[in-house]
Amino acid sequence: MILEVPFRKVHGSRNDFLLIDEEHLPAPPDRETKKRWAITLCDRKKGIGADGILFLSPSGQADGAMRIYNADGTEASMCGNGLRCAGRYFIEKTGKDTIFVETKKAVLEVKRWEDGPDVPLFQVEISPVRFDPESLPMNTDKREIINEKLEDLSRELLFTALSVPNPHLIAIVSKEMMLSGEQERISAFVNGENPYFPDGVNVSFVYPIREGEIFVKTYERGVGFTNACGTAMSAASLVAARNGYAKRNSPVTVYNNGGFVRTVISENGDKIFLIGNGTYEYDGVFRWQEDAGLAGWAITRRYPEEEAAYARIERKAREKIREIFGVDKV
Ligand SMILES: N[C@@H](CCC[C@H](N)C(=O)O)C(=O)O
Repeated sequence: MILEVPFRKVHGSRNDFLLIDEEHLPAPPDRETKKRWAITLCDRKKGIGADGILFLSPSGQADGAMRIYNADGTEASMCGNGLRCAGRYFIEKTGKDTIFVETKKAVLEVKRWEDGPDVPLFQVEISPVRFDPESLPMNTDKREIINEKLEDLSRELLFTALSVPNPHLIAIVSKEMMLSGEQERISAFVNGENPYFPDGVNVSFVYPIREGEIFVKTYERGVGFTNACGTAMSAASLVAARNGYAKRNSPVTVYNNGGFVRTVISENGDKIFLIGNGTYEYDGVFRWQEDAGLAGWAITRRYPEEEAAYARIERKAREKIREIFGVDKV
């Protein structure tokens, strides 16, 4: 039997996803199917190509539910860029301007933000924020890892570990360090067999541009380097604020390889608001055969005006990156 599955290709800061509304399927896919779809469809050579799949379904306690599967088939507890796209989808489906989305570990608020000059913007809540190592999980005797050296990883960098609620390891770095191969080496280590992170961790390097402006590059667990990671940019803003590079209750501009977002850290740092695009690229349908896998896919509708508007935002970010690092993409 062949199953025809409609999907929408979306992105938040060019962190791209296939969004699947389970209400359009005869039955919700089980975990094994979701894993197989993620591995097969996210493959940029043999599949459709994406960083992950967002599975949307009805929720008994919120306006909708979202689950995120990484490109390697693992399920994560949260996805900030994905939640802006899923939130937009539920906002349009329900006709409300503010909604609540049930994610794996929390019910989170999503709001239609005032429209930017170019693209519609959405604000999502990133919480709960925790620094206790069990929440990542991370193996350590310390109560918290805040600006700590982890000798197995680097002799010079200071790391902060936190969950929002997916796990993040963050270091504030120099321009030279940002352009070095260190992030890839460290990320490969902590996402393989390692003494610290049994479930792996998202690794971000943060370059403070000036007060209230940072650049963040993330190696995502289950994916590799992505153009941007929403939860990482939120966690990085909080780490920047704790180190005096940003203020709480005041917008932080976060540049990334796919554009830029704004974050606002609450007064006591217990939540972060992430504001940015949730862009539709195209709608499509794929055909899935239980035994043989992907049996083809096609685009059914494009959103060229959204793409053109986002490309203008992206150009502005590229100019900034070139001005700071002397290259178009870090
Ligand atoms: N891209 C996401 C995070 C997706 C999950 C992450 N790779 C993990 O395994 O924790 C975001 O925008 O937050």
